[in-house]
This record gives sequence, C-alpha cells and structure tokens, in this order.
Amino acid sequence: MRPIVGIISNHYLINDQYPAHANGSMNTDAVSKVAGAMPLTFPGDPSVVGIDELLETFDGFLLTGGRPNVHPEEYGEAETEAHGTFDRNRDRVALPLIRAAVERGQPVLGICRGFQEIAVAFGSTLHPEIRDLPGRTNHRMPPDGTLEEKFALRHDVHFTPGGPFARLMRSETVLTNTLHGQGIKQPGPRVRIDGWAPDETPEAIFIDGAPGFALAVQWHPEWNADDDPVSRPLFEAFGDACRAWRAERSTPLQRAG
Ligand SMILES: N[C@@H](CCC(=O)NCCCC(=O)O)C(=O)O
Repeated sequence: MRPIVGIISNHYLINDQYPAHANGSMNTDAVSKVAGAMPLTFPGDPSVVGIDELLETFDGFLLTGGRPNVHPEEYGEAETEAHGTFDRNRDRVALPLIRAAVERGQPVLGICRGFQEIAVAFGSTLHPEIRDLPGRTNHRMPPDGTLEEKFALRHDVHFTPGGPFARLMRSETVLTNTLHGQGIKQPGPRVRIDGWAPDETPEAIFIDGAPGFALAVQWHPEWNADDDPVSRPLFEAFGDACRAWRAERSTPLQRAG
C-alpha cells in the first residue's frame, strides 16, 4: 500500500456563504503522481482534528500554500494592517503538528505558506511585505492573467553549494515561480536557510537536527510537478521519506500477519 500523506486544507467560503475546507488539486496530483503516495486532505481546524491522531494517521505531511498569513502573534509580534488576512484555525493545527512531526522524524514538506509555518514553528519571524524592503523585488502572484501566467517561472534560486537542496536538485541554481508577499525576516535557531532568490529573499530551508525529512520551499513546486525538473526530485524525495516512515511503522510482528 502507498504511504498516506496528510495535506492540510485552507478554509474557504464557497459562493461567499458556504464554509469549506479545501486545497488545490495540484497538491494532490503532485503527492500521488510524483511522490507516489495517497493524498488525503485534512481540515486545518483544531475543533475537528487532534495533533496526536493526525500523527498516527499519516505517514507524512504536506503544508500547502494559502493566501491568509501566519498570525504575527505566533512569532511574538503585534498585528498590523500590513499582515493582511489570517487563518487562525490553520495556525493552531499546523504549528504544533509541524513541531511534533519534525521532532519524531515524520516527513514534513512545506510550500509557500507552509514554508512560513515551518519557519515560524521553529522560531523564525516574518516580514509582512517583502517588496517594501530595500533591494527586494515583488514576489507576489500577478493579480491578473491565466494560471500559467501566475505560476510562470520568474526568478532563480541559488542553493548553498553542497547543501541538501543543491544535492537533491543536482544543481546550485534553479528557476522557480513566486506567489508570496511575506518572507522570513529572522530564522529561528534551527532553521537553516539553504536557498535564496537573487534579492536575498530566503527560498529554501531545512530544520537542523531533524531526524527525518523536514524541508520547505517558498515557491510552488506542485505546479507542473510531473514535468518540472525542480519539482520532481523534491516530491520524489518526500515520497521516499514517507515510504521509509511507513515501513518502519509496520513492525515485524505486524508483517507476520
Ligand atoms: N500568504 C503567504 C503565503 C502565500 C501563498 O501561500 N501563496 C499561495 C496562494 C496564492 C493565492 O491563493 O493567493 C504570503 O503571502 O507570503
């Protein structure tokens, strides 16, 4: 059986009135077709899911993108208008789930908002609007246009030579899309920045001392994951980590049937 990957959802109001939990089908496609795992979405709402049951149910976790931002009180700062919108329920599931999963070696992959969640979960702070910083460019999703235009490849990411991402991607420089307004301001003590955009915006991190797969990227590798030479190795490595986790969990006694 394939490993089972829990994909955290975002909260939406369908037709501005019908509450829903959902995530983009790009995420489920990438998990199934590239990582080779069964994708199951779970609600980012602590009133309906518990951390322990999530840890026991899934073999790995994908923290997806999302328009709402991590609330600044999660990294000790006051809310301002610049921080935009929030999803406090997702914060209250994602952050403790990330900490618990990473500490026990359960694979975690973060994308965009998920990258920021993993960074904050391990003590980082965030800039609410990086394009306002000196020397930075606008990393936000184009407000108009087709999906192809919004997810178009827009900037290089340079990895630390010999670092985990350079080894994984077999290159020190890759081309990525970009659809975010926030970014890491100060990394936490175990947050290792391993990739940067040309304007020095952090784009790839791993958690130092994590016993398992604990990687995150600020861009969106789920877009065109099947064909993109940068996305494929990332999701394949994540899938391998989830398979290893599942194999370790099925103890010899259980295998005996
Ligand atoms: N809200 C954060 C993370 C941005 C993100 O995850 N974007 C993907 C969703 C795109 C969209 O639906 O707008 C930030 O802005 O940095």
